[in-house]
Amino acid sequence: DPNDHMQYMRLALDQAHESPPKPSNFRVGALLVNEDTGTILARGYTLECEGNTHAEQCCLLKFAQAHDLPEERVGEALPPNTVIYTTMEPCNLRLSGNLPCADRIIRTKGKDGEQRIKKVYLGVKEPEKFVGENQGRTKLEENGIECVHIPGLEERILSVATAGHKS
Ligand SMILES: Nc1nc(=O)c(N)c(NC[C@H](O)[C@H](O)[C@H](O)COP(=O)(O)O)[nH]1
Ligand SMILES: [Zn+2]
Repeated sequence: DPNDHMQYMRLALDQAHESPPKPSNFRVGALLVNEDTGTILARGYTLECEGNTHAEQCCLLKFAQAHDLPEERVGEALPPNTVIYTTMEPCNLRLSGNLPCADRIIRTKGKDGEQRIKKVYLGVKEPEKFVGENQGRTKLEENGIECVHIPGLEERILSVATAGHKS
């Protein structure tokens, strides 16, 4: 129910607070959740993992590592109804040129080819600061992944996300 979504989004925002402020990206938090059981499978925040990593990417990487899999094969270990809560819409283009999170989410398939991450719950659209209008949500929906905006935390999410930017 809506309260559960808000609880998970709050936990994702808690993750965002852990991210080191930088002028060149946003501080984002994410949670990987088994929608059938409510179990939190992984949590992550921007720059948590080695290298220039995104919050959603860290969730996938950590869960993959916990199952001795490379991140690109994480779908093989994910439950069938996995969802991701992310404070900001997954990226579809990164100034660094790293693989965007929309693609990482789309490729989470089981051995049977079945899509594992089926829904993305997002706190805000990406502000048009780095890459213009982010097409992440469009790309996800074009690939059959439902995107749902969870309202209510927008101001807090954006103030955390931009804490490293000059005011
Ligand atoms: N959804 C999301 N999760 C994140 O953890 C994060 N940092 C962004 N940020 C989006 C922004 O567009 C990119 O951070 C810039 O495009 C710079 O690209 P890099 O991050 O250096 O690859 N977006
Ligand atoms: Zn990303």
